[in-house]
Amino acid sequence: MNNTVFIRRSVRLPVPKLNASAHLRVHASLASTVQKELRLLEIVPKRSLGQNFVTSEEVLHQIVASADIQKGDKILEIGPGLGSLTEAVLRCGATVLAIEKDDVLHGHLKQKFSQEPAVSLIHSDVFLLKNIRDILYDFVGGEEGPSIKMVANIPYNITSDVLKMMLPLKDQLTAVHLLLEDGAARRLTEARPGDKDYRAISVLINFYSNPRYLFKVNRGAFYPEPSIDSAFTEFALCPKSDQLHGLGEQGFLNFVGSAFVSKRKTLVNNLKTRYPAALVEEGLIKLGMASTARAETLSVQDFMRLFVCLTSEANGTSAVL
Ligand SMILES: C[S@@+](CC[C@H](N)C(=O)[O-])C[C@H]1O[C@@H](n2cnc3c(N)ncnc32)[C@H](O)[C@@H]1O
Repeated sequence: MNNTVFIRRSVRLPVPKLNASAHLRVHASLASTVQKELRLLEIVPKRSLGQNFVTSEEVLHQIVASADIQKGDKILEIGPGLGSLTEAVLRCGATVLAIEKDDVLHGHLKQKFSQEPAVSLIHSDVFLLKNIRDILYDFVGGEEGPSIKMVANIPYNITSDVLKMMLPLKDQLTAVHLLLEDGAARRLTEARPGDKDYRAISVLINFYSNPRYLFKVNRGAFYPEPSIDSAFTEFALCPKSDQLHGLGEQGFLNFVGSAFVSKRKTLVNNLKTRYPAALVEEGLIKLGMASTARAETLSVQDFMRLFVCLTSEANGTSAVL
């Protein structure tokens, strides 16, 4: 494992190294606690809910250190499970809002944190919370401006949907920190225009945030052990909405979605359902891009400039590029 943890954006500090026996000791103790709690609750971990529980105190320590969780921080956690990460966050002096879908785990958390005023629990599938903005507003006591960090170990299969739901909450969140499947973590944080992994979700991520791959987590740090390693990531929110010159974010994201509809087709062909081909060709040339360009070669800035240009042309207004 890479022994470097990023404590602040530009500063790298070494992860405190545990000696081998200490590492085994803490590892074994959380691992046995997790298995004991699951047995007592008669839970067989559900694959459908991606239930792979962290069994390494060292990993929890690295997570809270690299997410730079401080006393007084407000943390949003999706899928607290048995509450191991929640407890690590609490030990930093932060306040947690945790959303768990599983009935039995929610009951367990309610009991576990019944005397803990710094924990608020919601029993729900996170995607059913259509009023998430109001929930977060209440969580910070009506304070305006971004102040919440999301820190979570989520099921691998909901990664894209979580990012699509959370990154637009830029008025309330400062950063989204996720423990992800290692390959997905690399793709989502490192894909650049021209790479085979550069997709509509890459544009969305880079539109809303500065993504970073922080550190790898061995599959042995979970129970049950998954077949692949994980990695901890950061999506620090720094939205570029102001570069849309007042045009809506959702309209922009729909435009990006259309541009990527068919990987084999050029932008002109993919955007045919929205704009006449000649208009797209002219726009691309005007902005110094090839008229045969494909979506995977455009940066977020290119997409924003093209969207503003085409929308203005289609509306008969002049674009400020
Ligand atoms: C990978 S486990 C992580 C558990 C715990 N945070 C840990 O690190 O040990 C994912 C957790 O997310 C919960 N979960 C899965 N889908 C969810 C959803 N749509 N909304 C809320 N929680 C969900 C699961 O029940 C499980 O507790």
